[in-house]
This record gives sequence, structure tokens and C-alpha cells, in this order.
Amino acid sequence: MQETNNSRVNQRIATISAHLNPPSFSHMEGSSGLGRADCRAKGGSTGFKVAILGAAGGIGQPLSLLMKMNPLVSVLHLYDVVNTPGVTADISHMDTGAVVRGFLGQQQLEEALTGMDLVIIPAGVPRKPGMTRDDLFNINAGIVKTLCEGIAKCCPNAIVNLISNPVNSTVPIAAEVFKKAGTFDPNRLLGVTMLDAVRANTFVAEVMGLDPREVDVPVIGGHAGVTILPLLSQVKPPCSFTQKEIDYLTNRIQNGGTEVVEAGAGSATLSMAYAAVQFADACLRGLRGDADIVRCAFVASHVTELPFFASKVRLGRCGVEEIYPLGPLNEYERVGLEKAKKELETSIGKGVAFVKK
Ligand SMILES: NC(=O)c1ccc[n+]([C@@H]2O[C@H](COP(=O)([O-])OP(=O)(O)OC[C@H]3O[C@@H](n4cnc5c(N)ncnc54)[C@H](O)[C@@H]3O)[C@@H](O)[C@H]2O)c1
Ligand SMILES: O=C(O)C[C@H](O)C(=O)O
Repeated sequence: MQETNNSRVNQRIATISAHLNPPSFSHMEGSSGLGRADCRAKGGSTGFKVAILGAAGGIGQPLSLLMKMNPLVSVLHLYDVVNTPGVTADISHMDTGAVVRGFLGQQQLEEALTGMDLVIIPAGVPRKPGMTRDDLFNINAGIVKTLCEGIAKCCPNAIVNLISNPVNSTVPIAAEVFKKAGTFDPNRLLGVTMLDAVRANTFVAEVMGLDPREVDVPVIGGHAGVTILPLLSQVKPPCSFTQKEIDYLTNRIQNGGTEVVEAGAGSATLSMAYAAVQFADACLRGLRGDADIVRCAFVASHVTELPFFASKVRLGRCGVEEIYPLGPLNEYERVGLEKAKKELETSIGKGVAFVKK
């Protein structure tokens, strides 16, 4: 009888071990002497599986922390080419539901991606003062290409939230990689422009004396300089701005990233992690089937003649379920749109050419 019980226990341990102990490093094996196989770990039961690529970086770390706190996440995979053991060990001690696993280096990329519902990518180098986002292209294009090849192979149906700059080019790169692999679904690839909306809400609220949580500014176009186009004529609640306020707000929203870079501690990481989590949470709620989840994102689009454009999209069980038209623009915004489209065309073309070359 005792033997039967023991063998049943051993069997259960083996099953749990196979589930929890992929052949990557194990953050739960520590000074207690208990391995993962000895722990009665719960988790992974309900919720979504999310991977963060670039999880040990300036954005990656606070983003990992905040995603570990998200009740919609059951499994959280943290991947980077450096430092994931430490970040994973640290975050895995948080008493929230998601099971955290770390993956280090390219040999563990496929394992990190297998079975994921959502992949968030903040991997790549950030700007230094004096640089444009396009100056990051040479390094980040290759990083994004490699990571997307992994996604095409291991989780082709995952929703992808792409943060790495220059977003106006990295999203077209990702699309071309997926097309080459035969897995491209335009509804599942989203360039994250949420930080522009977060900044716009904050700056408009400051000027108008409102609570930023009650302000909603659509920001369309792309994610660099003049391609970031806030539609101040469509702000909710409706606001009437002087021309001076419009110039000030448009300029500040378009240069919010540069404002942080020039302040000297790297490019935005904390506000970006906040924005990325807001956006990822919206994607997960869409996947869950919640209604009326609308955010701005840089996606494959027909709202202009360009193949990609940021505008309001409705998120659902398949990713982007509807792309909204831009709505009525005033003359100031129409001029801004033409400038944005000109620069976007070049950046999109550069991304496409990188994969096609
Ligand atoms: N979309 C946006 O609104 C937005 C906002 C802020 C920053 N960004 C961009 O996000 C990126 C990351 O910024 P950061 O401040 O976190 O930089 P960071 O240097 O602090 O972190 C980047 C991380 O990526 C990792 N990495 C590098 N190559 C990798 C690879 N091949 N696979 C996996 N991981 C890899 C690095 O090891 C590092 O941990 C930059 O390109 C930055 O411009 C975008
Ligand atoms: O400005 C940067 O380089 C980072 C990011 O794109 C931002 O808008 O903060």
C-alpha cells in the first residue's frame, strides 16, 4: 500500500516536473534544497501565456514586473541575451498568479516562444542624445528579424506587440519575415504607439486642468517625430485650444521621447513599461472576448494609401478586428498628415527592403 502511494506521488511529481522544468535554467532551485519538482506549484491553469523578449532591459524589467501583476497572465516567459536568471529569480518571488520562467540566449529562444498567446518585444538598443530613432535601424532591424523568425516557427498565431525602435520600420520588417514564413496575419502584428497617447493625455490634461485619466487623445500616423500626429480636434472630453496651445501640445507630444532622452538617463523605460502594459492588457482583454476595446496602434492598414499606419483599432479574439477611419481632420491636422505620410513611406520602405534584400 505504502509503495503504491509512493509511486503515485512520484508519478505526480514527474508530471509537474515535466510541466514546470523545461531544460532552461531553473530559478526555483535555490538554497532551500527543494527543486521545482518538489514544489506543489500552482498556476498556468487559467489565463494567457505571455513572452517578453528583451526582458532584462530598461523597459523589459518593469514591464516584466507589471505583467507578473496582471491577473490575465498565467505563464510569463522572460527572454533576453543577458541577465534573465537574476530578473526571473527576482520576479518569480512575487506572490501573484503567473508562473515565471526565464530563458537566456538564442539557443533558448524557441523554448521561450513555444505556446505563447502574446509576445511583447522591447529588445534592442535605445537612443542616446543627438540620435534619431532611425539611427537605431542598423542594429535593431537584425534583432527584430531574428526574434520574428522564432515567432513564425514557434508561435505563429501569437499576437505580437512590437516596441523596438524604429517602430515605423520594425513593424514592416516583422511583417516581411512573417510573409516569408507564410504565417503573416495582419491582425496579429501591432506596433506599440501607446506611449504617444499616454503622453498626449498627460500634456493635454496639464494644459486644460483636467484629470489625465479622463482625457483621450487619438494619436495617429507612426512613432517618430512628425509621424506622431495628435488629433487635438478629436480630444475627449471635447476641448477648445488656442493656436498657441495647439502648437505647444503638438510639438511636445511629437518630441516627448527626445525630452526624456535629453534628460540624460536613457530613453523612456518606466513610462514605456506602463504604456506597454496598458496596451498588452487591452490585447489580452480582447483575446478574452471583452467588447469595445479600442486603442491606437501602428498596424497594416487601408485607412491611407500607405501599407502601415497608426490609428484607432478595435481589439478582439483575433487581434485587430476593426480599423477605424481617421474622422474629420482640421486644416492643421491635414497638413500634419501629409508630412507624416511622406516620412512614413520612407521608413516603411526601408523596413521592407531590409528583409527583401
Ligand atoms: N515604442 C515605443 O514607444 C518605445 C518607447 C521607448 C523605447 N522604445 C525602444 O525599445 C527598445 C528597448 O529600449 P530599452 O531602454 O529597454 O533598452 P535597453 O538597452 O535597456 O534594453 C534592451 C534589452 O534588449 C536586449 N537585447 C538585445 N539584443 C537582443 C536579442 N537579440 N534578443 C533579445 N534581447 C535582446 C538587451 O540585452 C537588453 O536587455 C529600444 O529600441 C527603444 O528605442 C520604444
Ligand atoms: O524616444 C525614444 O527613442 C524612445 C521612444 O520611442 C519614446 O518615444 O520614448
